[in-house]
Amino acid sequence: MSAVAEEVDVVVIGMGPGGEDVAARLAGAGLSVVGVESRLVGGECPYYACVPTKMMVRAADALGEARRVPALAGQAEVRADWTPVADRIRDEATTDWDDTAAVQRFERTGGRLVRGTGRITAPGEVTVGDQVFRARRGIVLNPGTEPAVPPIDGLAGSPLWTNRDAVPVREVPESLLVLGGGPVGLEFAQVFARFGTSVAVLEAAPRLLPAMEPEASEVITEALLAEGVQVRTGGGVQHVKHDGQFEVQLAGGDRLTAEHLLVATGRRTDLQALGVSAVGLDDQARTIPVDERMRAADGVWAIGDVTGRGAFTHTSVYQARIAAADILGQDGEVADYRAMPAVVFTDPEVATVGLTESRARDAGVEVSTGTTRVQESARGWIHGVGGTGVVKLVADVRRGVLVGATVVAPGGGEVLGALAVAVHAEVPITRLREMIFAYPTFHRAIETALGDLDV
Ligand SMILES: Cc1cc2nc3c(=O)[nH]c(=O)nc-3n(C[C@H](O)[C@H](O)[C@H](O)COP(=O)(O)OP(=O)(O)OC[C@H]3O[C@@H](n4cnc5c(N)ncnc54)[C@H](O)[C@@H]3O)c2cc1C
Ligand SMILES: NC(=O)c1ccc[n+]([C@@H]2O[C@H](COP(=O)([O-])OP(=O)(O)OC[C@H]3O[C@@H](n4cnc5c(N)ncnc54)[C@H](O)[C@@H]3O)[C@@H](O)[C@H]2O)c1
Repeated sequence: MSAVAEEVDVVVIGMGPGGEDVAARLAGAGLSVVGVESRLVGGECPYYACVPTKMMVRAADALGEARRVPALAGQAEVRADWTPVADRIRDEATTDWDDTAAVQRFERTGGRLVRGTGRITAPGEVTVGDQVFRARRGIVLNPGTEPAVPPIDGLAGSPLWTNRDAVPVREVPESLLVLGGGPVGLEFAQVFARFGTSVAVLEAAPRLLPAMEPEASEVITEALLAEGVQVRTGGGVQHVKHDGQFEVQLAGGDRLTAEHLLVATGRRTDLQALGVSAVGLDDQARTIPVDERMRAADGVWAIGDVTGRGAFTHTSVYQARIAAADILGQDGEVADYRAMPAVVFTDPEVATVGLTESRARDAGVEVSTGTTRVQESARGWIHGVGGTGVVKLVADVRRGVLVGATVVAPGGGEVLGALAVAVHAEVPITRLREMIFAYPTFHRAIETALGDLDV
């Protein structure tokens, strides 16, 4: 016998950063909202991703800076200890992986949390275990992603780590193989290396951070090599064996061994489990396409990683704001991803906004690029050790505006702010060149890069 459906205004499946935000906005506006969460309210970001990894980065950066003391200021004895990092992650970031505070925050808005796995079982209908909800106004999908494990011989079934295993560790491994040289792989690689782990990064593509500018890959590769991280690019891994420790065989025949292996090769979704075919969506797809108001189907909105518009917390929360306004019938803003920012929190940070040179060319833009080396700027030179990097600007020559930028520098994510404004607001390059850039800041390198543009 099927359960009697309970009527509500909105059901949000998945309470990641965006799900939590949209559910709270709608409940706060007086709608009856059910948020469905199978794991922890808040999603990946606060418990296994952004927040704890940036606490790791903060600690690793302190070690990195202390090790630069001999080049700048005398002697410093550094004895790395993971205990304060592990304690901070357990006690401050994740409250021991307990979401009580997040649940209470949501319930204070008037929303109701239902624990379990939600599935669309008919248009406007969500089933969670033996509970059935009819959503009068709509369903919002924020299921996020799971770590993807590539089909490498011997990998499945081995005691591999994903980010969910690497974040809660109480001790750093002696040695670590990192499969994947994207943002997840590089942040963990540098953190653990700075705490004494012998790390090798294995990237299938010809360079690290292959989706970013080649100049950024060069700088970050040099920085990692200088800290003793092994970097193997191109070719990939053919075989993995675990016999007390991991052994991988690379395409060229080399074998590497380590105590642990971290898989950081991207993310996957399971749209079939979400039941999206019940509303006419392709359940074999990797993402849910959405329009500029996050509408995915009649009465269905999707937000976050699952939309494929940039797997970042800021994307998810941005989309949540737009979806909430649309559900509330407000004539609000529409999504505009031209100035999507992203920061890889390595040292130096790799920060990007908008299009890379190759993406801009592929999009038919008449491109001019302007590049400058951070170590050649006054501030980079003053900074000395640790002051290497690059600023690269991508201009649309016909329109006379920036369509993309990359900053690799100490605090590169902060320097990026000015360029994100320039891309977002389409500030004319002639106007940017008239700016006064404070001396001697890292952001002053932007002025040199602007001068290098052929616009
Ligand atoms: C190691 C790491 C570091 C990162 N660092 C950063 C960073 O510094 N900055 C940044 O912006 N981004 C970072 N990211 C990306 C960021 O974590 C995600 O983009 C962010 O969590 C937003 O994801 P989301 O809103 O799509 O959902 P998620 O955070 O993935 O949450 C989705 C939620 O939905 C739940 N769920 C899924 N299916 C169902 C279902 N059927 N029923 C009920 N519940 C369901 C899940 O349990 C989960 O809690 C990082 C990612 C990783 C892996
Ligand atoms: N600071 C941040 O904002 C931040 C930090 C971490 C993650 N994230 C986001 O989370 C998502 C996941 O990050 P990610 O780094 O796992 O994924 P990713 O897709 O960005 O990078 C994965 C890397 O693994 C490589 N790869 C794939 N298969 C491989 C194989 N078999 N062997 C070796 N290398 C292989 C890819 O070429 C790629 O370089 C991304 O969208 C990222 O933007 C953001």
